[in-house]
Amino acid sequence: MELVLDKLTKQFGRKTAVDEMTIRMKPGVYGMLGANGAGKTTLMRMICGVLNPTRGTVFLDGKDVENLGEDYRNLLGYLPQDFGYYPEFTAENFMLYVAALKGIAPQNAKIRSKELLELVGLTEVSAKKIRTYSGGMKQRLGIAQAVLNDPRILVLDEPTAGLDPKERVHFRNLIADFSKDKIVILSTHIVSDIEYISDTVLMIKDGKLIINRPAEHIAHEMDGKVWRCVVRKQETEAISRSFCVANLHHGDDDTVILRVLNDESPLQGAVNETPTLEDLYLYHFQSDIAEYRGSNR
Ligand SMILES: Nc1ncnc2c1ncn2[C@@H]1O[C@H](COP(=O)(O)OP(=O)(O)OP(=O)(O)O)[C@@H](O)[C@H]1O
Repeated sequence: MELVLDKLTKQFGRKTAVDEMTIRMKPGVYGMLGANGAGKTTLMRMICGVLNPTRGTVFLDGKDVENLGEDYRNLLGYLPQDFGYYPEFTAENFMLYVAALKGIAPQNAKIRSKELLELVGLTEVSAKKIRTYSGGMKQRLGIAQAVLNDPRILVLDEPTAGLDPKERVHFRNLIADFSKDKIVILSTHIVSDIEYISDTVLMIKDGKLIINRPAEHIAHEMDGKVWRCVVRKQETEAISRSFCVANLHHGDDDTVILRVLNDESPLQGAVNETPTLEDLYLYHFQSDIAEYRGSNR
């Protein structure tokens, strides 16, 4: 199975939300990272056929998915960012309702719903109304409904939002179990989720794909650009203004230890450190982060 996004573009008036994105996807987990407004949701909605591209095409095994219609939709599972739960439904009823929408026969729907509620750890509360659920429980229900039809292509828009660390680990394991022979595309703001779950990391900035690399190679992009600098406390502010500082902690006495991201050595005595995906993210999105910090002051 191969899913190809070919120069996929979406314009909203004069705003180009997704700009000529070309990606070839084989079974595996694709983790999408990008700042707010980068274009992740727009891209996912086009992949799922919820939004028509302005230009470009989605191909599944060489066929335009627009022509595949229902056959394509039957292969898809989608968890939108603003997933509409019905607060007065129980999880059981909600799953059966979604199953009916997906055209799953009632007998199969019952068995499958039960299995999935068990898998996401909601069996005990499955007869309770969704309005009594925590954010994390709703999110797990969202994931369960997305896989009801055993999709070959699963698209999850910020599936880990609202999950606590324990639930996050549970979710990662779920995805690992589920992703065999399937294409899973997920977006998140949580870099460590991408690091643990993804086979391939996609970074999106201002509607453009800036990175598309196997996860195991991704941090090497930053080789030689991550520096450990030990400075005096009073120098910290000036350095933070001139360089991208990924982390800072206080050392002994009057010293501060900085993790600086820069192409060349930022200071005399700076020593290279092993890069992480978070370093790469900060490096590419430093202007967005500076803007965000500025607007929150
Ligand atoms: N229906 C729309 N009409 C006009 N502009 C839109 C519409 N949907 C999205 N946009 C704009 O397109 C850009 C990309 O938005 P999108 O929601 O795809 O980003 P995102 O990466 O998913 O962000 P977030 O992480 O905040 O969800 C943004 O500038 C957004 O304001």
